[in-house]
Amino acid sequence: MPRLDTPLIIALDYPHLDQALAMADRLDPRRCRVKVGKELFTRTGPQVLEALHARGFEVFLDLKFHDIPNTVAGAVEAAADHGVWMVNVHASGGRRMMEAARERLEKRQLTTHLIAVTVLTSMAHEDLVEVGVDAEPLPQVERLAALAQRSGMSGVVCSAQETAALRALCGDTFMKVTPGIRPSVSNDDDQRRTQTPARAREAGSTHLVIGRPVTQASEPMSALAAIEQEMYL
Ligand SMILES: O=C(O)c1cc(=O)[nH]c(=O)n1[C@@H]1O[C@H](COP(=O)(O)O)[C@@H](O)[C@H]1O
Repeated sequence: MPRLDTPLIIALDYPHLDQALAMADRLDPRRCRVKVGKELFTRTGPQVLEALHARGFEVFLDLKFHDIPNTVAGAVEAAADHGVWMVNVHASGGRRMMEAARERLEKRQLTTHLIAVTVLTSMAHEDLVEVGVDAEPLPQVERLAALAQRSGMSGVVCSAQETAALRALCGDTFMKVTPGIRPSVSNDDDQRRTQTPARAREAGSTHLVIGRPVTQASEPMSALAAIEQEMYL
């Protein structure tokens, strides 16, 4: 499979395999990657990965592992053994957890990208306070991104509102995978820290995760094309 230069990752957030594959069949694997998350994977297991790989898609397996180091290392290894392009953990699981996961991939020479979630894009200051973090999202994202980089992660998941700051802190090649993308015509749904595709790219997001604005559109590829236009205008 040739390396894709598209930054777009479409989130296949569905409860059933047939729904996810019906959407995948409306997308072009040369113009986007796809993301499989907790609901779909818990329902279908690895068969969804096989079906998407057979259709030519590179897959981000978004299970956001967060557990003791040995458990997470094993889970990340299992994900990589399925041949996924990218897998993620929660940076708040700590340095030893992230290092254990990275070392396990290195030991097996598995090339799956390993990234860490900083602060979920659904969270604002008041949500952080409720879980005992008395900080604005940005400094907490910066703290966790710096820790993720020191722990050998290839990049982080953050809001595109924080991308520019992380570019200064962690450099250009450190991946900045940004969900919460909302084209200028969409609503925010349950997201709190959103950004438009154009501003995310300008700020230096390396990858844009987009779910509902594409998957709930009557013509998903037209919605994707509009996002491409918005990004490159
Ligand atoms: O890791 C993720 O992908 C993720 C992290 C985050 O902080 N926020 C976030 O929305 N996501 C995922 O990105 C997707 C966003 O979907 P939409 O809000 O429909 O565009 C969902 O599949 C979320 O699970």
